[in-house]
Amino acid sequence: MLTQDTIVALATPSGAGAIAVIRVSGKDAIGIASSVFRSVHEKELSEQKTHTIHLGHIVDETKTYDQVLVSIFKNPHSYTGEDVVEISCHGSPYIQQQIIQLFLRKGCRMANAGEFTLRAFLNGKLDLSQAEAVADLIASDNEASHQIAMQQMRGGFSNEIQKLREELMNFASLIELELDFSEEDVEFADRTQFKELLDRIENVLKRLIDSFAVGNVIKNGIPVAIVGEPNVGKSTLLNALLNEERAIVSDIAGTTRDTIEDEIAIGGIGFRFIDTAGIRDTKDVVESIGIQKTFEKIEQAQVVVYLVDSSELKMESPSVPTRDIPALPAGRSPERGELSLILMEIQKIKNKYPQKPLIVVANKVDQLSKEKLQKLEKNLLVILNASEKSDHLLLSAKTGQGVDKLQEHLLSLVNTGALRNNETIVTNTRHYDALLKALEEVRKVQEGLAMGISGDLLAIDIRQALYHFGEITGEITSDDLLGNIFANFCIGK
Ligand SMILES: Nc1nc2c(c(=O)[nH]1)N(C=O)[C@@H](CNc1ccc(C(=O)N[C@@H](CCC(=O)O)C(=O)O)cc1)CN2
Ligand SMILES: Nc1nc2c(ncn2[C@@H]2O[C@H](COP(=O)(O)OP(=O)(O)OP(=O)(O)O)[C@@H](O)[C@H]2O)c(=O)[nH]1
Ligand SMILES: [Mg+2]
Repeated sequence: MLTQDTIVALATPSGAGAIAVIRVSGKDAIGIASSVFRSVHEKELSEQKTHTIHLGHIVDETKTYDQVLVSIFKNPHSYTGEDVVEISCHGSPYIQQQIIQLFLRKGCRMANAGEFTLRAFLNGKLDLSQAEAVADLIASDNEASHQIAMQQMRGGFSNEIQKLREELMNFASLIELELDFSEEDVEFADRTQFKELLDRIENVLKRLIDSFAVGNVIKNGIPVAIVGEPNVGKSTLLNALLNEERAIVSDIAGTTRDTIEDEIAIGGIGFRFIDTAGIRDTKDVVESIGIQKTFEKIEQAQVVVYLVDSSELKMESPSVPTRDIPALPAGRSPERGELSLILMEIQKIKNKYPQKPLIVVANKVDQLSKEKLQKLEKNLLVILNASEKSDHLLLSAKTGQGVDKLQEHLLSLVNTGALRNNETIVTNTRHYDALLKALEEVRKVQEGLAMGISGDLLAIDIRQALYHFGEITGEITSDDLLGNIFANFCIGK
């Protein structure tokens, strides 16, 4: 399907650069380009072969705009499947805009977000999941997300779905054929083979669905909440992890009022660190809103780093029984830095999120003497004994000592097994939803088969499952869906 309009857009980022690329696609792309291009060798653009590059100038009746290189792609041999011309001009925003406006005057229209890739999809150059991967690829900022997007763009995921879809389609046809012979009670579809196929499909779907947990985390970065009392050094730790003065640090307790988040890759995996407002009882309204938000962030986080100020830690009570919170003398509430208070806070988090990995980190160890450091190690073991799920580390956010250990530890928590095995990982919510629905339908077919229901009913559920497979690759789409997907692309893609 070739669309009527010829579209133009800047393919490179806006702003100044060494070179900028303007992309034109559609049936008049070459004709329009040739009307404003003067080749240094007086070549006629429309007579040039596909995939060739030509040096010349962009001109109109009044002036010369720039010296450029023009690349020609002839349909169907282009990214969009249409005639495509790319103009590589000098990267001044003024030149870029002048040339784009010239093409608009000559009859092009400004491309919508994602319209080049939409056309590639409509012309069968990419399926829908591959087109979506193009957007993921552009957004990828670490090795893991890049690898997944690349695999999906090459068609790894679609191929897997496509194969299952075809096999299922064959059975659907056979069963539907039986319906035509219903008088004669024939069986074209071998029920044992069919059951085997359904079991296989069920397993693949389950694996893909399970992979979404990993995929989602890799795509968006693993959220790690940094929490603890005020002034223990949470913001300093955030800055140390990001290697950037991202958050304000001060010796005033209650400096961070709102949460601050930023992402960085560790060992090829994206982590999103969330610096939070220090937890304490406060009458300050703004601060307490911040603290409330801290608890929301703990909820959303996959890992919690609980930071303790070891220079303030009161270590008089090391003989705490393994699992219990130490009892306080009657009538006295615990003070800041007191082990029992810290244990209580940690226990609260653990009770609320028993599954969430919690790392207790003792900060400011640069301020401790050797003896105090040893005492601290012992006390931390007490803290840790409160649960098997947590771990502990000693570090100094200020000097950076031990921060690498924390990074290594975070990395060790991530299940990257699937990544290493080169398995298909689902990262897209739309695909995930379709897979869940497909699995539901496949299970209905399995049940129906087990109960020996009639072929016509079986066929309905099979068609339903096929429908959801088709949603992923784009055999089944709606304008709304396409609009939604491509609106999230950038212009020029
Ligand atoms: N300059 C430029 N760089 C780019 C792109 C582009 O459109 N232009 N791409 C856009 O995102 C990516 C590359 N993707 C592309 C995919 C297919 C074709 C293409 O011409 N395909 C033809 C011919 C293949 C062949 O030579 O055999 C075809 O499919 O028939 C071009 C670019 C990244 N780099
Ligand atoms: N000596 C030493 N000082 C540190 C270390 N980490 C942080 N500090 C200091 O501790 C003070 C508090 O640090 P912040 O990072 O602002 O603490 P915070 O936990 O974010 O505090 P709130 O935002 O108020 O909850 C600052 O004066 C830091 O310079 C460390 O490892 N060693
Ligand atoms: Mg802070």
